[in-house]
Amino acid sequence: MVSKACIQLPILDISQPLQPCSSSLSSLSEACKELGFFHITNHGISKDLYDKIRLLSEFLFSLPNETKIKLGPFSSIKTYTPHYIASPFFESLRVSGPDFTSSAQSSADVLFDKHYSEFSEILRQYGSAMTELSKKIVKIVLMTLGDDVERKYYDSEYKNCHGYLRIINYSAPKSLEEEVEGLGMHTDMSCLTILYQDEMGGLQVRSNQGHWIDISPCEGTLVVNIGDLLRAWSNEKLRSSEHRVVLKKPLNRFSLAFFWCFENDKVILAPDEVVGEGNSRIYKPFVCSDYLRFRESNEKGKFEKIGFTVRDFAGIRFQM
Ligand SMILES: O=C(O)CCC(=O)C(=O)O
Ligand SMILES: [Fe+2]
Repeated sequence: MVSKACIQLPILDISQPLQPCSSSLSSLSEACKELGFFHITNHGISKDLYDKIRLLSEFLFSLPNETKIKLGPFSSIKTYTPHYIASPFFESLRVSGPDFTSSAQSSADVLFDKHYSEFSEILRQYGSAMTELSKKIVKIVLMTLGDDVERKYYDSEYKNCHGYLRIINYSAPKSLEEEVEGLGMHTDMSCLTILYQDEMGGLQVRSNQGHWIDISPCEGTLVVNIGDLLRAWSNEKLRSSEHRVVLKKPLNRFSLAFFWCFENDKVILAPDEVVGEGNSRIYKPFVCSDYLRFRESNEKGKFEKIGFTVRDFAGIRFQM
């Protein structure tokens, strides 16, 4: 039975140092274990920057399909995911790090006739702010796994992580008689994801009991969720929850999802200390890019296979 509920996620003030034994760390720890979602505040990204990205995105997604399709999925650039791949309502543009400027510029060069440097400059600013935030958040999340985990493993395991951004436009549904899914149930292929959703709401996370829980937008905060790579690395001490987007109003919805991932050739294996004595290992070691390929190996334009997770790929106990 799937029903709906509301929940108050913990809000982490990312501008403040987190004390090892504080109540903030324990509520964060609980959230990462149970739901894999929390909010951050005081992240330093101005409303002005969001307004600019939104305006540029509205312009970009309003271009004719024949123009947008030059960016993918069947062209050489492959930064654009058109409607009907993830869902009839979903389209997105990908901007990849670490050089966000040149990634954005190569898309802009195809879309716009004249050189359009504002587009790449704004995305450079956002990409570098998200990169710094991701590093900070990974350190904090590792602290929830035990006193020494961050100190022992951040440099050796997480130093080469990289990020990419997906700018998403959900078109307005014409009829709202039934629940309209803008993006179907999935887990993220990242270590963690930082999400900005606009004031429309519609993001939902699936609880352990199979209930859909609304993650309501909250001005000035961003949503962080744990992805499959961190779920596997932590031997499931951290949860990467299934989530989806439901469109509730006859309006466009705009979101920005930033995915922070291990480097492609990294072998993901939970350290013994993280698995813990007496616990069995849940995942066999796997190469990061092999998992990404597994998720992207569907027929429809190399977008993510929705509904498959890292358990299906490398789970020891769960493999069929
Ligand atoms: O648009 C959203 O709010 C969520 C997007 C998402 O979950 C994703 O791109 O993985
Ligand atoms: Fe997601």
